[in-house]
Amino acid sequence: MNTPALLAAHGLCFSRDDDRVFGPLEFHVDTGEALLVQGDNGAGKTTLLRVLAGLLRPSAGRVEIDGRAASTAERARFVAYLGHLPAMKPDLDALQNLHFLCGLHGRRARQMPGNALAVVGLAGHEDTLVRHLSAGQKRRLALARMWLSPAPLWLLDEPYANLDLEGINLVNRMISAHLRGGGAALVTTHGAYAAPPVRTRQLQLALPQAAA
Ligand SMILES: Nc1ncnc2c1ncn2[C@@H]1O[C@H](COP(=O)(O)OP(=O)(O)OP(=O)(O)O)[C@@H](O)[C@H]1O
Repeated sequence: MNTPALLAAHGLCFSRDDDRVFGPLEFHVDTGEALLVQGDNGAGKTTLLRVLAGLLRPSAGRVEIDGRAASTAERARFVAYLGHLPAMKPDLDALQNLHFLCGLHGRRARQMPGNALAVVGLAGHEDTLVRHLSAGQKRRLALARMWLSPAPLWLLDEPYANLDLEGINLVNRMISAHLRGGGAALVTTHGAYAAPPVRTRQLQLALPQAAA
């Protein structure tokens, strides 16, 4: 018998006020794989990730985890979401933010907030307030949160944004390590300017007028 995909979408659609944003989509991603979600500005990449994270309800279709429909609560435990905004408390320092988030969502075995800061190149910034971090440093802190998350599926919305070359390589190393550890990742990107060197599937989203 075939093992079910870690995550699968069947006939997945999202509309706002009867205007189709995307779909129907059919795709899946297995353990050890990345799915690259590509498309122009406004094609619906962020919306798709928010639907998969359980933050938006699909208009039609279903999302399965390990071959079965999952509740919103199960979905929340299953995914870690890196959005455009850092989702950090600006008046707490970097380390306090990570401790706070680990308290809320749990953490990966054998990983500690201090180590995660070192992994993303923020050693020495433990007590820097988040509002004093640069855009790229905030992105790195958000990546440290992903690194600590126990969730098997990473949803990464433009993870390369605001990062220098070393930061882009860091994202790719982190994705590779996460996949080697039995995870999977969905990665949105406008084009192929950067992609992780792992087994990848592709999903192309088109703007509604281009799709018609
Ligand atoms: N909160 C919202 N309310 C209404 N429309 C929205 C909202 N968020 C996004 N949209 C619209 O939904 C469509 C898809 O947006 P989305 O952010 O998913 O695209 P994207 O592919 O991630 O774009 P980008 O590459 O610019 O980040 C766009 O037409 C956008 O204007």
